[in-house]
Amino acid sequence: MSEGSSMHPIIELANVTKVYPNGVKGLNDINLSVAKGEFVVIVGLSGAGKSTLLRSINRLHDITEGDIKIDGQSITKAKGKSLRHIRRDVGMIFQSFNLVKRMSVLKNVLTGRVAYYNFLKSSLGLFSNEDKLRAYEALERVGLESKLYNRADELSGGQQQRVSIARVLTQSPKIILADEPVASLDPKTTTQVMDDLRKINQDLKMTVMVNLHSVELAKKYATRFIGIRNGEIVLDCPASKITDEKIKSVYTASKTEEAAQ
Ligand SMILES: Nc1ncnc2c1ncn2[C@@H]1O[C@H](COP(=O)(O)OP(=O)(O)OP(=O)(O)O)[C@@H](O)[C@H]1O
Repeated sequence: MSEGSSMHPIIELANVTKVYPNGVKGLNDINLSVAKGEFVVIVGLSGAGKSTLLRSINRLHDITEGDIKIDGQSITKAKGKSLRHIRRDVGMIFQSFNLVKRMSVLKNVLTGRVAYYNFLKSSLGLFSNEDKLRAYEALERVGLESKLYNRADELSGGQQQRVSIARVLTQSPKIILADEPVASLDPKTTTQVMDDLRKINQDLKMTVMVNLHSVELAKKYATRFIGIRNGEIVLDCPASKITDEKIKSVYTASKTEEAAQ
């Protein structure tokens, strides 16, 4: 890390608006700074804009207005090689795991390194021994090193999600974005996956931003709460100051909003 990099936020959104081609406003003038090492949980009703926010941060979605900076560099304006380099710093975990089902666990985890290779080497699977070791260590971290050569679809849903965490670790990002990572998991596996994310956040100092539907889980893991309603931030509160009332307010329309509906 360069000396100056702790001076700026790891994620910074300035006046970000996202309008989908059909005219729906996913995000409306969002301003947000996230410091390195935070564990941010985003809460809000279905359709509030939580996924849109995460997908805008790693530029899976292009935003309509504003600017998003990752560790001081604009991902909004970046092109070509510099865009690829910024994207390496942002790992993503999806609700549906997004593993290649027929491929081994090891190969799936190694795909986390693809952004560090040229097209030919990565398509031929020519990963270095160092990267294979990195992949093994990532699997160890989530307790799945014994499944190295299993096909991904031989694993349970919770194990598959932990493989996807190992894949993201192998990418060595500065930030992990997780879009409803436990929505399809049972309570025990949910705890394992969330504990893995917390350990990564605390031990490896990776910044985590996660969308959760469960308020209970949010209260257990967040160091900061962001509440979204109708594409706007309506709550931004550190875990030390959060109350049930504040969380409830995210899910309740204000009188003015009700009047406008
Ligand atoms: N590809 C798209 N095209 C048009 N509108 C979209 C698209 N994706 C999302 N939206 C709309 O943008 C708004 C925000 O959606 P988003 O998926 O970000 O919400 P969310 O809070 O993540 O919801 P959920 O909790 O159900 O996943 C919603 O009104 C949704 O219908």
